Amino acid sequence: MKPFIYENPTRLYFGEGQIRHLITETKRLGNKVLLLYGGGSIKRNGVYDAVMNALKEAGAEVLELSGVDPNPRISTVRRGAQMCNEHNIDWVLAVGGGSVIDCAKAIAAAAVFDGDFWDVVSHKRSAQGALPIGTVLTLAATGSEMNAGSVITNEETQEKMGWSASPHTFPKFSILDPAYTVSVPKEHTVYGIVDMMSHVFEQYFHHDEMAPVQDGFCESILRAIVQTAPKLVEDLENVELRGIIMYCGTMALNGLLSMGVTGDWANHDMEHAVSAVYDIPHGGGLAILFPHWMDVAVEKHPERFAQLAENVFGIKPEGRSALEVGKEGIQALRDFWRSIGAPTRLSDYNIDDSRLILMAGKATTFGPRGRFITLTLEDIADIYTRAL
Ligand SMILES: NC(=O)c1ccc[n+]([C@@H]2O[C@H](COP(=O)([O-])OP(=O)(O)OC[C@H]3O[C@@H](n4cnc5c(N)ncnc54)[C@H](O)[C@@H]3O)[C@@H](O)[C@H]2O)c1
Repeated sequence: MKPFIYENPTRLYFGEGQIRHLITETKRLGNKVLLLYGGGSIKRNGVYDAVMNALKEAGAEVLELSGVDPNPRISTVRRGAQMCNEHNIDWVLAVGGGSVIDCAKAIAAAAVFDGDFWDVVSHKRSAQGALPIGTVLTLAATGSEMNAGSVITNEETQEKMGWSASPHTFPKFSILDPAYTVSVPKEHTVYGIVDMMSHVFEQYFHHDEMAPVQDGFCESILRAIVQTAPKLVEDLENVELRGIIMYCGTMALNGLLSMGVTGDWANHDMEHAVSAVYDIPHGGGLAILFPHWMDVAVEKHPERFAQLAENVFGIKPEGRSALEVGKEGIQALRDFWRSIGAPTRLSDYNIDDSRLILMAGKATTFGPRGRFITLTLEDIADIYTRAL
């Protein structure tokens, strides 16, 4: 295990009715709030009213910015930062899924940044701080509610990049009420499940053999998802099942799993390049790409895949080689994702081979990707080709 420092300052309020804590948090963070949300699902499912009632009770002055797109855009970030400055906003409240939360982080940091914020997203400059951020989560997927990361798209240059201004962009608090997620349609529920499993995989595939606790955390989250997701997709309004999945999503990317180990993360870079060019859902892209990456990686390091097969999918080795068992585990993952309705091929999104090299170039902007295995531009183009 490598040396590490762990700090996660986000206060979590988990469970039904926790929205009441928005009143005290508002009193703590300031009177002038920028309320950020997406396409309006929160107005249909009652979350908007619950949030506004709490803000009103706290005596807050609320400025709204709605219409944040899935795969949030730098143009929205610029607009939000301008609103913060013009109206002397104290803090930013994101009500939504990962897209809204990521956009809130960027707005909060852009509001105190001297220059064009795309320079921060594209790793040319560092953020100088951020306004405080709070979140009310409405979709279980990204873990953005308890980490400092954010992913922003530049629609003009077709680039999608992850950035972080830790510790400034950790939400000060996040309210996680599983009941707020029952209105998420099946399609986005599935994308969220794939996304959180992919976060675990990115951290599980490492080369440190002395990390049994971290491995156990990963396998425990994966097993809980494998057991819960099939029931949830048949019973979308089940708050108990929503709660299990919500907890898994948050724990999958809040730093818990990566203490002392170095994860891979190439699949996220590959997927960001696809959704930058084709604007597809992040979880859909990951469901397509990850099994093909696994087909390549298992040939080099089969033991890790055999461990996954045994400890998550319950596959018995029965004297077979690690490669055989590992491959059966990858097939079990494919079968599982297909069974809950995840896409399997790039052609499911009408993506053909015409822009594969362009995407592979974008994925390798900062050089070869991955730490469990290293992928060059050509390797990534090969994985895209397998996934067509
Ligand atoms: N910051 C991170 O750590 C991190 C990690 C992974 C991915 N991401 C990024 O997050 C984004 C994806 O976020 P996401 O997967 O949470 O989805 P999302 O926020 O893009 O939302 C997907 C869709 O679900 C709708 N929705 C949200 N809540 C709903 C509800 N309660 N009822 C009905 N509809 C609802 C939204 O309006 C949207 O149309 C991508 O840009 C991805 O790259 C960020």
